[in-house]
Amino acid sequence: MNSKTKSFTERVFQSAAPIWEKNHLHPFVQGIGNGTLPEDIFIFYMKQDYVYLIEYARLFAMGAAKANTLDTMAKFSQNLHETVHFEMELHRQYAAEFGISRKELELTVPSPINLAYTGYMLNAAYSGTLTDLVACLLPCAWDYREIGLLLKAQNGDTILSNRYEKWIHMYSSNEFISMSQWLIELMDNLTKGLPEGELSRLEKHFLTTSRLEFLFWESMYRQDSWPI
Ligand SMILES: Cc1ncc(CN)c(N)n1
Repeated sequence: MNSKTKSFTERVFQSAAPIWEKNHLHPFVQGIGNGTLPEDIFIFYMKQDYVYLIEYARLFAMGAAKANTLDTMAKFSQNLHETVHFEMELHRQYAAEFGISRKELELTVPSPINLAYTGYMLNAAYSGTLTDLVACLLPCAWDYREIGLLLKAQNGDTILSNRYEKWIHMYSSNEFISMSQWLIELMDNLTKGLPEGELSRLEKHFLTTSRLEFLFWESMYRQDSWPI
């Protein structure tokens, strides 16, 4: 397939492949899949991810504000609702199991990488177009879906006795898959016919947030927080 017939998401799926492969093989991700990830690391991640998701949900709210059609506005608002009420409920449930209150979750101080990641997306979304916003948040939704499906396929029935089963179930669920599929299709519609200069700016956003995904796994695994 030449670059003229390739859709934007086919193009970035290829260019981000080496980064995503590193995400999929990361010991944090593999440790969720086979249930060996130490609990203290998972708790650290859960708390950080909760405050990450507050900003991620804000991007959906901004998507609704910048939407060019009523259908797109409605879909962003639905994704905002699902993030706050379903995805974040997963975190609240795990937190309750580990004796962490909802308040404590919400008061988590974002780590340096967490702040760099959400700050990058929010800055691009505030100063750019709807397409910049979607280019930034697409790897978050799409690569988590890839991870959910991969871990499910890799670990078969052993998942049922895995303490992180609910996590894998969430990110391989039909609801999560169709949400990320909607974003993929939206991105292809928004980028149809754009000049190469714009496409490469959008690809840069996609690759940057893919790399930030990697740094997020890495820093959660090390439980990095502010040194001073
Ligand atoms: C860091 C991160 N990236 C993506 C997702 C999937 N919404 C998440 N929960 N956390």
